[in-house]
Amino acid sequence: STEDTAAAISRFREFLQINTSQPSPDYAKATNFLLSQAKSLSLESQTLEFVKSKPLVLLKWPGSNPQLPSILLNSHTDVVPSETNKWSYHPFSAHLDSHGKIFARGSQDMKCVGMQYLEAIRRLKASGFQPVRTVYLSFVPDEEIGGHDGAKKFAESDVFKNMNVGIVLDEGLASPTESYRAFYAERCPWWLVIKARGAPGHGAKLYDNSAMENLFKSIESVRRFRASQFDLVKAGLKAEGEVVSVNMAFLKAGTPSPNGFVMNLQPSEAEAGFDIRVPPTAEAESLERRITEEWAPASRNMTFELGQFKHRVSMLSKFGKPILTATDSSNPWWSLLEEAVRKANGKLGKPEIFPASTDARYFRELGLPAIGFSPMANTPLLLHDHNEFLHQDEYLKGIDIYESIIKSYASYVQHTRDEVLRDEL
Ligand SMILES: CSCC[C@H](NC=O)C(=O)O
Ligand SMILES: [Zn+2]
Ligand SMILES: [Zn+2]
Repeated sequence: STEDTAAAISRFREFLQINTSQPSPDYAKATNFLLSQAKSLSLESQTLEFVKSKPLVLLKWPGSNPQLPSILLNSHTDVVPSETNKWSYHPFSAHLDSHGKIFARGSQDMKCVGMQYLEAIRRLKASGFQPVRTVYLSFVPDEEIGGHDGAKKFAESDVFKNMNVGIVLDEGLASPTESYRAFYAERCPWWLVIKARGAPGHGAKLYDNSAMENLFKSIESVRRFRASQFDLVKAGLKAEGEVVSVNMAFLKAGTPSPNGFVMNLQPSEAEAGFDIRVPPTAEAESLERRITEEWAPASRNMTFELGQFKHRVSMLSKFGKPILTATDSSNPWWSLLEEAVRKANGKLGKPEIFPASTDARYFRELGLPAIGFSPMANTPLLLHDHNEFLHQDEYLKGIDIYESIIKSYASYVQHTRDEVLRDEL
């Protein structure tokens, strides 16, 4: 009814209005809000603090057959910072404009999804639906800063083990077309800092091997590589998640002076940082070689650090295979998702590799299937951007979609092949 949808929109906006922006998210307020939602839905709830002041809210809708592995609907409660003065409306006002757009940090990434799960359950409960498989909802902290104190600790916990999870749904991306996007894997972050050293000298002197000159050679090489990868995407030969992306995140050099920088002194040190994303199937070794030989060669007085390098190793399973969720007949959750979306009058595009990182990687690392999916069609991709918004009609459509998915997943009584294999271990 109209009242129901108006109430759903106002609950969404209330969640958006909680400032859970990194680096100091108001997790206490978000937790209280989520617990009150859980109460109104008669869901079992617990608050887990793997790290103090970083609560994870875990909700449970028990299924009639607790022997069957459960469904986990995951979302993160934190959001990225905003440059408030560059927004048309304050990012935590959740302004609803005359066209029906809701502007807020987190409207796409990903408070929408967390609330849509809850609204879908609200409707399913009202219709008298009973799940066979248990449905869990996790609202986790700190995804935007790596998830180490959130989803990672959760995935490693006994609580998680005892939940006997069989399938995880996590975030995807908005789609500007009428088809939703779904993700079966993600690229691996490498955060690279390269540092050049060289003799200082007079700003008027031309000489070889200055720190700036050495760094510039690297930057030129990085740029050529970046262009080669981007060209593959522009030519339509590769999808965004199938190439290596490289973007410069910072440049640091020069000698500060009261009115800026000293201009006639060539600095002895210069640094640049790059956000690199590596597809799960890419040749990590050849990229590593490129870094040591072309981007930060010792012969040019350069050094480098890969802050997130450990991730690379963990993106491979124990058997050295890339971590992917199957999209073929071996994974019934995929076809169930496709069918459920179709039943709710949605369209689903071809499965993709997520270009950035999500908490789904911690669940995939356990060998669990995890699908990245945020039902936002006809919506520009605005996560981490100014004026992030979601149209209320798309938000409401997404609730229909989850209603259909949760119904289908929670009613799936067969054991999947993975579940049988796990039982035999
Ligand atoms: C690599 S940990 C940071 C995770 C972050 N996730 C979403 O934007 C990202 O930068 O992809
Ligand atoms: Zn996110
Ligand atoms: Zn994000």
